[in-house]
Amino acid sequence: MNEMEMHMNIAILGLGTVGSGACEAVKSAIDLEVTRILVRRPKPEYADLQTEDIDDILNDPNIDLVAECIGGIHPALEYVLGAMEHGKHVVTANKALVSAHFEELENCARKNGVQFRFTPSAGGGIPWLYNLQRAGRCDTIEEVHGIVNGTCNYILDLMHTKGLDFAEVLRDAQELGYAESDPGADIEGWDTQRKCVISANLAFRTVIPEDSVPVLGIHHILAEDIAFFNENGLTCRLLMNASLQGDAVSAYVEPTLLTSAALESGVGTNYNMVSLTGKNVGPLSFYGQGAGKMPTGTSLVHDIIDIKDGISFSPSASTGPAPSKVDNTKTSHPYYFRIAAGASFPEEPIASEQVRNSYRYITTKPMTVSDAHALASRYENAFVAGYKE
Ligand SMILES: NC(=O)C1=CN([C@@H]2O[C@H](COP(=O)(O)OP(=O)(O)OC[C@H]3O[C@@H](n4cnc5c(N)ncnc54)[C@H](OP(=O)(O)O)[C@@H]3O)[C@@H](O)[C@H]2O)C=CC1
Ligand SMILES: N[C@@H](CC=O)C(=O)O
Repeated sequence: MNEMEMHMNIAILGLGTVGSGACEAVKSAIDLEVTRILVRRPKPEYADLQTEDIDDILNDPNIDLVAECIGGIHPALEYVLGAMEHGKHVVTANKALVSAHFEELENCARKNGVQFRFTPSAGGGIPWLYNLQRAGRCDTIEEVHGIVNGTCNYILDLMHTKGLDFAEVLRDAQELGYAESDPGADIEGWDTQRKCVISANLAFRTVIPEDSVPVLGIHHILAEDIAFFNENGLTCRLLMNASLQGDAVSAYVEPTLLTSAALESGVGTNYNMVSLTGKNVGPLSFYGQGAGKMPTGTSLVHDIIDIKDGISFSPSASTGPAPSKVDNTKTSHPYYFRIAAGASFPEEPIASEQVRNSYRYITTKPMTVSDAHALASRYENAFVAGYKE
């Protein structure tokens, strides 16, 4: 970057939903210019800036920053590491990459004296991760939780409020640019798991392996489940949860049944709401669009502007202990299981049950998250959700 002019040249990798949103948002920013765009196949927009060769970007000394918007692990990982090794700052919205390679990416940025930022990787347009690391600078973050997947929220909201069909609403979410290229990542909960890992890593100054965070998705939800919830004044939302438990972290993802008193029950369409509790500050909540072209592209450009303006981001600077393992054996609450009428279920945890429409609707006594997720894994098409107490 020319320090006198404070002008920053940017390369965008990938011209899909987020990449094209970032290109548009840059137009409203001062002293930022997109000078190269990596595409896999030519696109009609920004034709003069396109290249299909990453080396055109890595070897261009005039490019100060690379914005990775292609998604997935490979070749995004190699491109991002390569950019940092060539002295370029990196921003990304790619939660799959950040969740799986957090430490490696952080180390590479430090080693090469560049900034690596990833605010839109959890919460889309919400400056959640930026504020989470900020909150941790002089506080101990005790827990984080919330709705972090716009696609699932859109599906659940429209099933609840409009009685729409799951597959139809998922198609809409894809058309609106909310869903991942493989929407299984959204509806099976993996995208939320990744955002949970990234949030927990920043909150608790740790590195949690993805596969230690158990996940229940929304892909088996039926109109019958929604009818049951509506009759009982409950709203279903997919939530991530992570909290400090001594020298461990409890972290899990599950559909959650909320009363109207819960803030998350009022979160509609592609919006997210994500919250932290700090020992000093108490609860803080953040609300906004969690997916979509302009919210996410704009958040990415805010990261770029922060780098240009020298605003620090210190993911490892929070205070407090650094727990190293995930343990869900001490967190418990009641669960909802909707299973086939003929399916067996252990007697001991059942608190109440209804049988109708060929299904058993079971509410359990409080169960540990680890026991409930293990029990859920025995049923192929069951819908299982936790009750928020
Ligand atoms: N959509 C959203 O609301 C949000 C997305 N994200 C994340 O942002 C990232 C991008 O998502 P999104 O924009 O929705 O995805 P899209 O599929 O819309 O865009 C990805 C783009 O990258 C291109 N691409 C893929 N591989 C390469 C490659 N090797 N070289 C060059 N270009 C390539 C694709 O090209 P082609 O057209 O040829 O397929 C496509 O245009 C993902 O990590 C996603 O998880 C994060 C927050 C919100
Ligand atoms: N598919 C994701 C996109 C943003 O992260 C979502 O629906 O939230």
